[in-house]
Amino acid sequence: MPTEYFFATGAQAAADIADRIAALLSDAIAARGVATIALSGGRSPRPVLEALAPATLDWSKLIVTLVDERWVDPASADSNERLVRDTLLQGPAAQARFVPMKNEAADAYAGQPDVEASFAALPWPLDIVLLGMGDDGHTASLFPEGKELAEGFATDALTIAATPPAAPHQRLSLTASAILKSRHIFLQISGAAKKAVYDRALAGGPVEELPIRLALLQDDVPVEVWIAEN
Ligand SMILES: O=C1O[C@H](COP(=O)(O)O)[C@@H](O)[C@H](O)[C@H]1O
Repeated sequence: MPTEYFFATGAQAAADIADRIAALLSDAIAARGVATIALSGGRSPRPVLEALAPATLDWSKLIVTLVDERWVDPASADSNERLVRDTLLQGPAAQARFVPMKNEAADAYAGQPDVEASFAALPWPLDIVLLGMGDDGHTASLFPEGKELAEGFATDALTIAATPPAAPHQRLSLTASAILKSRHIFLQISGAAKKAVYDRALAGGPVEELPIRLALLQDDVPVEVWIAEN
């Protein structure tokens, strides 16, 4: 069962997540000389990343990467890389090494082998994977009814190229296997609609129906969930 933390607002939850991330990364650097975190995109992580950027950390020992990416130019407003660069990798935090999920290939499928190689070179397990969850129960870019969903759960690869059934842009995503190779999984939930999906996921059922279940219905990796009312 996940450990749950409840907050009235997303801002309060974000500040608490940022504190928890900073403490764990600091411990990881002290223990192993390097720390690794994979960040989700979308709307939810922005306040977390803004709260984390001023943390006192040896940022030069930190490797930052993504849970998933839209196959768009890194200058695009839809780019998760841009989100991380604009919010987290500022000031002293810019010393962190950023490992992108987008390259110059024509599409996500052509780009995936090089992304896989750069992810294989990371120090595994990652210290923290910060997940988000869509209203449809998707996490990373593992979408219900996505044509690559079964592969995303079955493969031993760390990354997969995918085309969402409804959302825009081809994606690059961590696979279920990669997410479950982490030391800690964190999840952000805000608002009543997502809370209802979260509760349904937690109650049990097929992982293909609500892919967030891959993190919630397992006991190998500790999962912490920040739940904000709005
Ligand atoms: O497309 C995506 O959506 C999910 C959820 O995003 P949010 O905007 O509802 O917070 C996100 O976790 C994922 O990284 C992103 O690419």
